[in-house]
Amino acid sequence: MLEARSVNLHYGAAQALRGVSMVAEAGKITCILGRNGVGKTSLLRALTGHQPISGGSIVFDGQEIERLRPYERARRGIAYVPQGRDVFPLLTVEENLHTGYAPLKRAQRYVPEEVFDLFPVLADMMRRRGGDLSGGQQQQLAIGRALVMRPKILLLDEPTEGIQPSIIKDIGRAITYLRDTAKMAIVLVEQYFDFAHELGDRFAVMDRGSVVFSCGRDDMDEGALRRALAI
Ligand SMILES: Nc1ncnc2c1ncn2[C@@H]1O[C@H](COP(=O)(O)OP(=O)(O)OP(=O)(O)O)[C@@H](O)[C@H]1O
Repeated sequence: MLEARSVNLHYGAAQALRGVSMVAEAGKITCILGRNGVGKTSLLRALTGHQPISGGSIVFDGQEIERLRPYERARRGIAYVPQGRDVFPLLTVEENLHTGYAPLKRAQRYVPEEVFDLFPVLADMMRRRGGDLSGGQQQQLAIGRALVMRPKILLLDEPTEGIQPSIIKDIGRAITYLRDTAKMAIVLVEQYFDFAHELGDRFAVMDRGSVVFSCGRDDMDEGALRRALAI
């Protein structure tokens, strides 16, 4: 589905990704773990096209897409929920959801019922401004807005950051549903180990711009995974 092959990424002279390879598959949750500043967000931005890569390639459904602009990748089905959510504070919940229409053909420009089934709070708050929602509600809105695009793959950057436990559970349930029922590919960048551990099918640990450890749920050695995270 979506693959990074030996990806390098620079900010000026500083190298943030060094030969990173990873694969995200349909119906699977791929977790990217690691401390602050190791390159997790940079990897997502490389996948979405928000930051150009300086080496390697990105392959989506068999085609190299590293030269495509972010909106072209969105049109192909790559959705991104950034860290900090980037909800438009002065737009209503409904208007925020409608911004997800941008890559869609006219006939598809409606909010799928699934969004409200997963996050009923959004239906109750359609006329509220995004900026008036709690952090957890904003996170649900940001995921809902991404789902409006009918993506094939959803990239989530620390969706649990600063969010209360009951909403973390709702988000976990939504991610599981999208994997199991909608057969979506999910890439989950997470610092909250237990959340990733509960949901993940594959795990990659990053350190200083490289993937230093990876494993699947079936061949997982939890001790080795935790040790890699403690580097
Ligand atoms: N726009 C930028 N310009 C210059 N350097 C940057 C920029 N964004 C990130 N970096 C640097 O690139 C490295 C990787 O950062 P990145 O945000 O990808 O890490 P991260 O693992 O996502 O961290 P966090 O968990 O704090 O979000 C860091 O050293 C960071 O300071």
